[in-house]
Amino acid sequence: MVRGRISRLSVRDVRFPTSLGGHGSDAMHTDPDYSAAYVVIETDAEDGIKGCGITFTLGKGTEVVVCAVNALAHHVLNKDLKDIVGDFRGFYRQLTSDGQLRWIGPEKGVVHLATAAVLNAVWDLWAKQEGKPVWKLLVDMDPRTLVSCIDFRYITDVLTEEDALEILQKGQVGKKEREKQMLAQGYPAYTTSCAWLGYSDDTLKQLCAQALKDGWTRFKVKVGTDLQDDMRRCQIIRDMIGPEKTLMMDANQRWDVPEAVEWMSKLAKFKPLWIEEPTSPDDILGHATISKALVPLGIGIATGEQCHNRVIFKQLLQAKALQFLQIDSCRLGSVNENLSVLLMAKKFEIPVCPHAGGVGLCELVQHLIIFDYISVSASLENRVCEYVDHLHEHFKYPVMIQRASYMPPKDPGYSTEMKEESVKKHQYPDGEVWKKLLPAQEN
Ligand SMILES: C[C@H](O)[C@@H](O)[C@@H](O)[C@H](O)C(=O)O
Ligand SMILES: [Mg+2]
Repeated sequence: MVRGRISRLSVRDVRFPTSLGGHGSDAMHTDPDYSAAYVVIETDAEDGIKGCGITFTLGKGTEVVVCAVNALAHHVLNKDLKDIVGDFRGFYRQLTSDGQLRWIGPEKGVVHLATAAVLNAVWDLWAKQEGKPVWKLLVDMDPRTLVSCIDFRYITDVLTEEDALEILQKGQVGKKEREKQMLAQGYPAYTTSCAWLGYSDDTLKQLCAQALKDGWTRFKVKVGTDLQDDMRRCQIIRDMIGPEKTLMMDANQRWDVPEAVEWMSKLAKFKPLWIEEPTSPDDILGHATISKALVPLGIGIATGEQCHNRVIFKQLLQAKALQFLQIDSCRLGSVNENLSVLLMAKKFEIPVCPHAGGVGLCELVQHLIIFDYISVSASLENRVCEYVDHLHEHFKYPVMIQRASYMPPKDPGYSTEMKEESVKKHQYPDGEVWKKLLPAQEN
């Protein structure tokens, strides 16, 4: 089935001016322009199939990621797709262990975001050639092949290849029923769309009322800049959703460790399920301290959208520093590295609640979490996937939400392909949208 030699790789800087409406704003990222480094790979197979991959950025700096993708391109060009996916572990390691580029990582920051964009494109290409959505490609893959996609370097102290195989083999039991269940009911989601930090109280109320009408039962609110503001906004949202529905809070790394504990002790009365990113994403022991203080108040710690790699996740799990693990489809090294994190989370019995939103993150991560339920976790307890209602119209195969759940995508691929017209319009700085905006912004 797998065919062709990679003959071309292109990468473009695509930006959406979301900051104009305050969409996506939080306590640290006050003016994000949701953006992507958008990679397209082509083969010489003459079947017209292209692999599309993205990584998510906030505007400025996307050009740096584009540069890093170009620096990685020689690892992909002129390779047979069969050879890449036939030894996916080796290929992952080749990309992440480039003897020179590794110095500006390793497996973190810009170079890792670029790795994710390239590998996401490879997965899209592979799944399209197989005629399956990525989640189904993974579900149908035998455990040995799945394991052969993972680089276990640095994690064998908690997860060996044998452990991974055992988990996946156990996951085979009841797989068919779980797949049917997903196809009928979808994967449960929560919404972050109502309560960005830059939204006025009126907007918050209006969006919350609409979300309730649309059947949402779980809501996330941004906090962390001003305690009085947080108290007011949390009161509004709690009053509107009532005591039974779920509320999550997200501080986006705003606090020091003692400050996080103090602040959240004040917000505890609004009964949040979790506080997300209370402090620096690198502070594993800080998260453990916060977790120890807040779990007795009924508040869990969630983190992951800025976890560099599987090593940080490993340590967060080892240190009992989180109660909800948030994988990200573009921060980690694509499906390959996410597989290792899903398996570690299973081993530690910590629920995975993916980070999504941005541009395209919902499209991608739904594949991973649906696979996780069918083949790894086999549980929906305490599990929910983020959803944000922005920019889906720019994708050729946008997410489908029904009854506040992600319905499994049916189209082949990783749902990463953007509409060419959207890419052209939003390309930075020459697309139509930016040509109009840039002179105005310069004044
Ligand atoms: C800048 C971004 O919108 C973040 O605020 C966003 O990813 C957020 O942390 C989330 O959990 O959705
Ligand atoms: Mg967050």
